[in-house]
Amino acid sequence: MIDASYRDAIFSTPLDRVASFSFDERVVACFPDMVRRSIPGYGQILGMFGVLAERHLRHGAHVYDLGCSLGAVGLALAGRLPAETFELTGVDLSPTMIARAREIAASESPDHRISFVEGDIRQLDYHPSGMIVLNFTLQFLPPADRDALIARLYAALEPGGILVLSEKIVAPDEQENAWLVERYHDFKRANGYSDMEISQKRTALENVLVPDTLAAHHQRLAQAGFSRVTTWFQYLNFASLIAFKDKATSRDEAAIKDG
Ligand SMILES: Nc1ncnc2c1ncn2[C@@H]1O[C@H](C[S@+](CC[C@H]([NH3+])C(=O)[O-])CC(=O)[O-])[C@@H](O)[C@H]1O
Ligand SMILES: O=C(O)C(=O)Cc1ccccc1
Repeated sequence: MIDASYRDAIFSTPLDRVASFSFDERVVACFPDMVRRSIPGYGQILGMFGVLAERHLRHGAHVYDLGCSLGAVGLALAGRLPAETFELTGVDLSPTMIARAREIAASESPDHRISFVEGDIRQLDYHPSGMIVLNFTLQFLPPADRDALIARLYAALEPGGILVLSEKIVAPDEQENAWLVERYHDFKRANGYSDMEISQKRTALENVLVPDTLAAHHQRLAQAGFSRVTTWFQYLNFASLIAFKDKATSRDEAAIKDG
C-alpha cells in the first residue's frame, strides 16, 4: 500500500544548521505521510486525474508523470481506468524514489502498463503524449529553466492533449500572501506538525522550492502555445491548472491545406 510509510519526523529535532531540502532516503521513507500532511488537497487532486483522463485522453494514449516520486499519479489513474486505456511513464531524478516507485507499482498495479525512468525532466527525449502531469514538480526547477521545459512539453503533446500542473503558489499581494501562508502553517499544525518542524522545513525549502504566482503560470502556459488554461483547483497557497493543446494546431492545418 502506498500509504504505508513512516511518520514524517524529519524536522522534529532542533538542528544547528538546517540543510537544503532534498529527496533522499529519509524523505522517501516518510513521503506519503509528508505529502498528505503538508500539501492541502493532495488526495483530492490525485482523485481527479482519472476523471480528467476519462474525459480528455484518447484510448491507449501515453501519459507522462514528471517528478513522479513514488508514482502516486500512475496508481491514481490505474485505480480508475482499465489497463488497456493508457500507458504511463513516470520520471524522477531521485534514484531512491524510482526504485521504490517500481516496487509499489509492481505490487499495486501489476496489470497496468506503468514504467519508470530515472532522469532529469529537463533533459528527457519526449515521445508524443496525450497527457502530461507535473504534480508539484515544476516548483523545484530553477525558475530560469521553467519556460523551456513547458515549451518542450507543449511540443511533445499530441493535438487535443492536456498538461496538468499542480504547484505551491505565491499571491502577488503581500497582505493576501501573508494570510495564506499563515493559514497554511495552521493547516500543518492541525495535521500534527510543531512550530519547530514548520519553521525548519521552511528554512530547508528556501531557494529549493521557489513558487510562482498563478498569473505567471497562466502567462507561461499561454506563451508556450496552450490555447486554454483553467485553474481547476485551489486550496490556500496550492493550486492545480489544466492546459489544453488545440485539437488542430497550425501545423496540422497547414498539412491539411498542403495535402
Ligand atoms: N529536474 C528534475 N527531474 C526529475 N525529477 C525531479 C526534478 N526536480 C525535482 N524532481 C522530483 O520531483 C519530485 C517532487 S514531489 C512530486 C510529488 C509527486 N508528483 C506525487 O504526485 O506524489 C513534490 C513535493 O515533494 O512537494 C521529487 O520526487 C523530486 O525528486
Ligand atoms: O511542506 C511544505 O512546506 C511544502 O511546501 C510542501 C512540500 C511537501 C513535500 C516536500 C516538499 C514540500
